[in-house]
Amino acid sequence: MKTQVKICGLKTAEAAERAVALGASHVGFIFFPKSPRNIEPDDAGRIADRIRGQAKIVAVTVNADNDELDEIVSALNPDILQLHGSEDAERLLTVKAMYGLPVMKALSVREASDLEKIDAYIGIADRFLFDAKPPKGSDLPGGNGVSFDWKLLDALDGSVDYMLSGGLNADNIGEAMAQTSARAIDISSGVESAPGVKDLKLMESFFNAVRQAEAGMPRSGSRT
Ligand SMILES: O=C(O)c1ccccc1N[C@@H]1O[C@H](COP(=O)(O)O)[C@@H](O)[C@H]1O
Repeated sequence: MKTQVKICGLKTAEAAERAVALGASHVGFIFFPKSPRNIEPDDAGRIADRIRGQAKIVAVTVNADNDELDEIVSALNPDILQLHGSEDAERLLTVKAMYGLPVMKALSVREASDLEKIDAYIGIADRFLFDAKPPKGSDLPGGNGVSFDWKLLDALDGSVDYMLSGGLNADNIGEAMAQTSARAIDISSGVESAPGVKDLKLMESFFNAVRQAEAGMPRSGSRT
């Protein structure tokens, strides 16, 4: 089965359409004002309408309150909500009840104990996204282009459904896929020519590297 690929932080229709043409299964829009990838909900909705049904639309939020979520959900009509802040399991339950949408909980990983945090969300989060911990001083909880030790994921029960994220690019994705059993991957800054500017050639190189890695790697199993 093909690896699911999420291209995150899209800001133009051209980049979104290219991502889908290259085979993206998910496209993500960032709603976090401090990010160079931040986009207004109405603008994201207009871009999403160009590719709706061809890839899952993911709204990435960080500790968003109900009013912010209402605005995003109503303008974007996402397929999935990615909660990339410090939202606890109770907040996930509330958000799921409010919108009836699947929720992907992002957790940042640096050491083995960070993965124990999934326990609180098992049976509540529809999927996890494992990202690296932000470097000291970063304003961003994600999108920092930093990787973590993928071997830490060996400790996970095989039933844990996750997207691998953090510092992926065309040069390291083969190794990331070889070292993990990730069936879904997420990339943002690794396909940018400058913060927030997606580069169509880098996107193409990334997909080529993914497909090359898949060709050498028989994969099986279910996915969300
Ligand atoms: O990308 C951002 O600016 C961002 C802001 C706030 C929350 C999450 C964000 N990005 C997420 O982090 C991953 C990893 O990014 P990268 O590949 O290391 O640059 C990205 O795909 C988003 O899901």
